[in-house]
Amino acid sequence: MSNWLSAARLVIGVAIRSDPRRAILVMVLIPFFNIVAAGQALGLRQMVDGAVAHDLGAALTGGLVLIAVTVFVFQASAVATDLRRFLQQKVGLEFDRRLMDLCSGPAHIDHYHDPGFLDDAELVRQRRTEFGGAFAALVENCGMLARFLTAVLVIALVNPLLALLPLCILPLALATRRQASLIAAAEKAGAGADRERKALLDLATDPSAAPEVRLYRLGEVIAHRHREAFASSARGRDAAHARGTWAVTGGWLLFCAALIGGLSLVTWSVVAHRASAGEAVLVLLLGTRLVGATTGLSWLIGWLRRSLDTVVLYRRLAARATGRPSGTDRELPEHGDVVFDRVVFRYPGEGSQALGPIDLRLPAGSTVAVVGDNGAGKSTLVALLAGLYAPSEGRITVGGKDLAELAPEVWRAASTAVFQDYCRFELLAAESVGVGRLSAIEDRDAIGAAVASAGAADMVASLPEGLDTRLGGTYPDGTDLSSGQWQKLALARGRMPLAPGLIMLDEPTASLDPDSEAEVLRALMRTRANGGPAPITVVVSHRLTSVRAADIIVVLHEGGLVEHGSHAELMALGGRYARMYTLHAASYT
Ligand SMILES: Nc1ncnc2c1ncn2[C@@H]1O[C@H](COP(=O)(O)OP(=O)(O)OP(=O)(O)O)[C@@H](O)[C@H]1O
Repeated sequence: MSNWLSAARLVIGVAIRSDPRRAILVMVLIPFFNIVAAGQALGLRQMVDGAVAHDLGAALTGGLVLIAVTVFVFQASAVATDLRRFLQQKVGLEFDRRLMDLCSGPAHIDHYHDPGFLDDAELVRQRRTEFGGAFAALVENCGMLARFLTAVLVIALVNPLLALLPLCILPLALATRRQASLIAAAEKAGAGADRERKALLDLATDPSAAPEVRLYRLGEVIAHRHREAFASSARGRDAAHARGTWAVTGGWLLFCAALIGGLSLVTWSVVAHRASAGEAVLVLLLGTRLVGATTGLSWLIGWLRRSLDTVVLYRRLAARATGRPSGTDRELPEHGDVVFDRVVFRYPGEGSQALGPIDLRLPAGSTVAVVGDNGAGKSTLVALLAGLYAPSEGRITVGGKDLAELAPEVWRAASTAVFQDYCRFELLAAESVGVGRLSAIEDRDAIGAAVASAGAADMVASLPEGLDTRLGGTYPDGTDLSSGQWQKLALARGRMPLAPGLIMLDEPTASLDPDSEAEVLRALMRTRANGGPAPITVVVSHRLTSVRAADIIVVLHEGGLVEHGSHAELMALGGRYARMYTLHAASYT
């Protein structure tokens, strides 16, 4: 309950912050016109009693009240519905923005390894339209509750016994609540299957998977698994719905019986001259309205519950995504050595060690090649250097300062990276490069220089509109690129930052042709960032012949550091690197 109250507070707060005037107007107007609506029954009572008593004035006044209230309620409800929809949209947009911040905000990316976070994130993504709906459900519930209570109050004025009617609604309300919680629990249990269904749908519709899906004739298998995943989550939801339906039906039968009893009581009072004909009409009208309000409330409460559950889920997601606290120190020692001090790393939720213990010094201005077999820990080492994860044990220092103490944005501004899984930004070519330094996204000279230094100038010149070409197959006028061309743009993006202290390149040339690869790697090994002091350049590569010029070659094996030194030193050592290099060179010869 307290979760729902906090969720409701959050939603109302967001609505008021988004548009204070309209939010307050809607929250007052909807309950107000629902209360005023009871005036229709009072007007009708006076009209009937006036007519029965042959009192034209009283009958006309009653008729006028009835018409005036009807017109007001009609108009006010139209205005309130428009306003409510507008606010619903605004609240939804605000939560979308918060959701984006929440996923991309934390400095580390540990939360993407938490299955609980992924399940909640999937549910929240599926149900994100319910954030705006939560606001709408709150005000509509208030309105319907106001209508219900006013009807009960006015009926009770005719016969206090009739005030007991709402008590008969309690079982129905409880049954509806139970049904909703059964469905919510089933949805939570089926979130894993829903995630699988979405992944399968993505796989079947993703153009990059299309060739292999055809080659291995996976279409039918994917469709079959998709059906199974859907059936597995739908089974739970349907069963929960069916289990709750019996109790809801029982609740309805009880309430209808109570209402029929109430109407009989009033009819008997009229026959016995203890109530007027107008009062009988009033009870009949408001009694039917009670039925409508109860139906409306049971549906609206379900809507409110479901949408508030989504907000509760969002709050839990927000708590999960906060991750570990980031450093706050904003002073980064200029171009110092980077030192791994007994660094051990385990991926979140994994028992086994992916890396370490590693003791390693990367001197300022050096070029470092990281080599090793698949799964040796090369990308993990780069991810730790980039500050995407914090070491599980030990520390990484920069110029003697612990990376964990540095404010993440300070370290990000001082480093740049090209990752193995580079991002394909479907923007203008210039923007796709320029996002590497947002402050220079309009600076064509800086972008041109970055493109040239990544060896991508010819490729960009061959695009239909050069740097102004819209990239990506999702746009009708977009130009799609080959993997190698996308990678060249990623390389150029990594060349945008001004005088970075650290450049990380994780297999930056894996998609390039041999000529481009050799040329780019040679250029990267001699890198001098835009005239500033030499940065530390860390290159992960399987192309040993191209990285042999590195000052230090770090050899990883099964997460451990097995050798490091210059090419000559390692060859003289005759160990793992020497064997790998000899094999590699021989295969090229
Ligand atoms: N996201 C992840 N979650 C859990 N374990 C991971 C994750 N990424 C990598 N690992 C594990 O960490 C270890 C090191 O992986 P890493 O990707 O760093 O190797 P690599 O040397 O870069 O391999 P490759 O040459 O294939 O790119 C491997 O045992 C791998 O299974």
